[in-house]
Amino acid sequence: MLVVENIDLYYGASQALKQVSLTAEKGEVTCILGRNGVGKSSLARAITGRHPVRSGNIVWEGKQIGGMGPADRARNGIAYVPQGREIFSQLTVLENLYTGYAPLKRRERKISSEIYDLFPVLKDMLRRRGGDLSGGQQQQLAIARALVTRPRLLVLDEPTEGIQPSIIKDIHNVISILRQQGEMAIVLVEQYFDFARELADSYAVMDRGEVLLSGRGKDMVEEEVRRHMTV
Ligand SMILES: Nc1ncnc2c1ncn2[C@@H]1O[C@H](COP(=O)(O)OP(=O)(O)OP(=O)(O)O)[C@@H](O)[C@H]1O
Repeated sequence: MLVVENIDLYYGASQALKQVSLTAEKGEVTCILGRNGVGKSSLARAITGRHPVRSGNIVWEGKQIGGMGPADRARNGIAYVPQGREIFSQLTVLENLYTGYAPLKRRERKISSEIYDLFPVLKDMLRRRGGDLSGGQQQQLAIARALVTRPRLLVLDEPTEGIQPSIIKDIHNVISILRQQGEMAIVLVEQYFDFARELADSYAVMDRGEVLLSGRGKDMVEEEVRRHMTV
């Protein structure tokens, strides 16, 4: 289980997260919703260790991880699919997948066939350069690269952004399968309400660096959430 407790995060003098708390359970999808610039990515960066928090606790599987860097968090089973995907455009699809090996011990460095079952399109493209893939294919590659690390916590930052509807559906199916397997906690940052509603076991809506609404997905009231999502 992930427990984020009262975290504050700053960029210089500007405070991006104010006393933010969140929990995420294994076998569940926890959605973080909100408009542009309210702090969703900052929360994802705080959880994965990309940006330090100034105060508060981040506890994963009972261990304080707030002071750990991103590599140590990855070794503790935390994987991140960043906004914008961050695919290495000059590397092939296979080489991009190999970059997921970094936190793994040598004997664990294998790409499980399940990854190709989840993303059959990648199997046909292993020798293509990352930069030659469509945006949707790059997003699938970014998720696959995160799965190579066999994470127990997967943090996805806006995986549907700028992606065509057919691939959004594929990504939705993959997240559903991962949830059903029950071995992973999934934190999903999302601006696309319908996508979040279909997947959310629990949710948190952010506004100006704070969590204003949270609860179980089944109790999510569309109007209340949308009020914080429209400009
Ligand atoms: N590296 C940075 N340096 C300074 N300010 C930043 C930095 N990254 C984000 N911010 C600011 O922090 C606030 C929260 O940004 P954040 O990216 O977390 O929001 P977001 O909800 O994820 O938005 P988006 O959907 O646009 O990514 C914004 O005001 C943003 O301008």
